[in-house]
This record gives sequence, structure tokens and C-alpha cells, in this order.
Amino acid sequence: MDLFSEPRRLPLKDADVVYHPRPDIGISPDELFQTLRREVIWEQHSIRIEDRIIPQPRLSSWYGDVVHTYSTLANVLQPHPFIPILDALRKRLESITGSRFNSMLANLYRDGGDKIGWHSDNEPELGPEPVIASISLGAERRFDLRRRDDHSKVARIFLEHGSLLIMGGGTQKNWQHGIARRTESVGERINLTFRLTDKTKRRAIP
Ligand SMILES: O=C(O)CCC(=O)C(=O)O
Ligand SMILES: [Fe+2]
Repeated sequence: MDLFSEPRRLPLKDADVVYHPRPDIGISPDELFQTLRREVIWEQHSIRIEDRIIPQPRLSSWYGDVVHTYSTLANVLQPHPFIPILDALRKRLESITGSRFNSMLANLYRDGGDKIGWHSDNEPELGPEPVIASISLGAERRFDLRRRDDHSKVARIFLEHGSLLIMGGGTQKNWQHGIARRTESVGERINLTFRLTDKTKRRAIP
């Protein structure tokens, strides 16, 4: 048995985070990376901080049937319909996790300068204990976690090419996560987070 390919649960209190280094996602990670690099409609999204509009330090794209009105975004984002390769992956992840997914956020970290700041995926439309399935492709980056009520409690895990991280239970309620900037040279990384979004719970579109 290859111990390094076994799924493992991170020892975090009040959270449920499981890391699968090499899940069977029905396609090679290299092929998936190349196809998504080419076929995903990569967009520059911006956030609003007070009266300033700031481009996010990464490219992104929403897929699925749900219009997103996340509080910090400067614009209402129209999702793209799932393309066949993403729909196949969505179904595969549903069978691995036993959860349903109807939307997906793709992020492209172009180099070590791209990042995502501390946040929880706790938007109302995700519900109280969302299950989020996160696929990593390309360059390995460090995924940091910290408790929301005590920032000195931290955990970190390196997300390998082709890996799957499943966050469930109280993870979003009790912990934040992020990917820090790196100073050394780092190649491109694609991350896909599959979610189940309830349209009836979303914020009103301004
Ligand atoms: O890139 C990652 O691994 C995390 C992305 C993330 O946290 C998000 O899109 O909400
Ligand atoms: Fe997140």
C-alpha cells in the first residue's frame, strides 16, 4: 500500500478537512491542467474597498447556474455554463464526496505573486456547513488555515498537482484559509472549488 496516496484528515478542531493526494478524477492531472488553461474563460475580477476598485491578484471564472453577488466584488458576476470536462469532473467529485455541487469557482495563480487573502467561504447561499471540493493543478502552493477566533492557531498544507482537498463541517464557520504570495519563482497553478449554492439564499442584487 502506498501510504502517501491515502486520504488523510487534518487534525483541526471544529473543522473537517480531508486531503486526497491522488484521487481518481477520471483524467490525468497534466491533461486537465492543459485543457483548463486553454478552455476556461479566465477573467480579471475586481473588489471594492470603500471607494476604490482593486483588481484581484489572480484570474478567476465562475461556472454553473448561479449569479454571484459576493459582498466584496465590484461587479455582479455572470457564471458560464459547465463545459463537458468540468461537468464530468463535477460528477466524479460528487461520487467521491457523496455531496452535490452546482457551481464552481476557478482560480489561475499566474506566478508566485498571485495569491488569495484570508477568508472563509461563508456566503449565505452556501448554507451553514458547506462541503467544498477543491482540486489543485500545476505548481504546488501552500494552503494556510487559521482559527477565526484565535489567529495564533494555524495549520498549513502543500497542495500537490492533482490533489483534492475537501472542506466540510464547521471549517468555514471556525477557520479562515488563504494562499500567500511567494518570493521565489513559482509556475502557474489552477484551483477549482466546487460548491453547492442555494440561489434562494443569496444576497439581493444591488
Ligand atoms: O486556491 C486555493 O486553493 C483556494 C481558493 C479559495 O479559497 C477560494 O476560491 O475560495
Ligand atoms: Fe476559499
